[in-house]
Amino acid sequence: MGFPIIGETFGYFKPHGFYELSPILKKKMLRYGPLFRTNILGVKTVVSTDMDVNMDILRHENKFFSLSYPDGLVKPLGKDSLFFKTGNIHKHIKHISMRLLGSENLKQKIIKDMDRVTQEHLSLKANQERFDVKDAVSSLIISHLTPKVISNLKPETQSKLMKNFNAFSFDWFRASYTLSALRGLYNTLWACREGMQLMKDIYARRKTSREKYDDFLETTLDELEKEGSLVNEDVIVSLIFTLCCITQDTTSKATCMALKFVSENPKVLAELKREHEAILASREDKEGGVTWEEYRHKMTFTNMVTSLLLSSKAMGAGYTIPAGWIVMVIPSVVHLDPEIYENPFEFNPWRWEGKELRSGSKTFMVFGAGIRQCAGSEFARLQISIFLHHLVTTYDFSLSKDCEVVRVPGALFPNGIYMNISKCSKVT
Ligand code: HEM
Repeated sequence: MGFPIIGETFGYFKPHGFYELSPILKKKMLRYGPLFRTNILGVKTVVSTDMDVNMDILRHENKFFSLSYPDGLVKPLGKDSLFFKTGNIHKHIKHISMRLLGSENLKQKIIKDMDRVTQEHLSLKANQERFDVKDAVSSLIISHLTPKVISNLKPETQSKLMKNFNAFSFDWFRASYTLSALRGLYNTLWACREGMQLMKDIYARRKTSREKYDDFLETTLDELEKEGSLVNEDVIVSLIFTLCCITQDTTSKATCMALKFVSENPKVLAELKREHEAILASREDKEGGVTWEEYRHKMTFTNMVTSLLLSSKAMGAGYTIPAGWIVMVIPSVVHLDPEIYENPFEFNPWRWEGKELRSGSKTFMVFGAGIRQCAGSEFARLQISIFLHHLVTTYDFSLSKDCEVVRVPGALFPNGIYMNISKCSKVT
């Protein structure tokens, strides 16, 4: 159980190489097997790295286990966030979220502007100094998503809100031992406070005006006004803010990972180019961008690339025996188990050939599982695929030499991921 009070907290948050399992987990698993006891952040904890136990826990949330997240996560997002809701309310909020992030809305309302804005942002970066990929992808997501969420904002209100969405990051939580993490925490708390207040004002104004708009805010207002609605105004305001913030944070980080791995693997890059150039060659409307059909039916290899084993998520579930203990589920260990995945630390998109990757299973929990399955996985895949499409068909690119990834235990880029791009000679 480690030292009194702090237990083994530092061991779990100690940065370690991307291509290895956390040393403390490795040591514990060797000694005790896939289930063991510890003390993290002063909380008595049972850690589960066992795939069957993990799946069972995730499937039985609300029945045998109740979900909890560390306080550090609750604070910025607030108690009204969907992450902290359970039962029917959680189900209802998730359903509302899918009206923004589900396939139908992505296909009908999001993909076109996502494609256009991605092209515009890449074009602005061409021949400039090197740029931070995470910042660039975050801004382009916020630029095309914000008007879909709230369509009638004055330019100054919109840019203030976008600044708050952009400032949010989970990184501080992943690196809770450094000074820069404290700065990150301050920025995130500030962004949440200011952004949530701004959202409340926007919401109140829309409600009193009762003008109709074709956006997600309108969808949520309709939900709120339905008879017997399970959600209130605070939940809706928090939902909109949470979704916009985590969309930019998670997708931009996943794009960085994809670029790092692709640029280090010439065979993968060549295959990606081949797939995307074939899409361009067969596109009837040469001026049009990526279509939903292309994304779903002609990007088989790209889909395998975006199914990186990048999740190092840990989740907590309150367990009644022994009283007061929590069970921490760590699904990523399964992804790195050589008995399940051959050479698990090797970036090998071909390992997914012919596999179904859209729903989770006990050996594939990149996007979670059970009722907590990720709401934004399709959005993230679509955005990364569109980014890769334009990058590999239009630009030559190179990443800075010092692009490093560590696990703390989630993935973190200590020096950022910086890139240079220039138009390929054949398209200039
Ligand atoms: C590559 C990027 C992403 C990864 C690896 C990822 C991973 C995950 C995982 C593992 C979970 C389960 C968490 C748990 O059970 O506690 C989850 C849940 C969730 N994700 Fe993602 N996610 C990604 C992108 C996104 C995006 C773009 C959104 C958009 C808003 C999003 C929204 C959510 C939401 C709302 C939940 C909570 C679902 C619930 O509580 O029912 N995610 N994600």
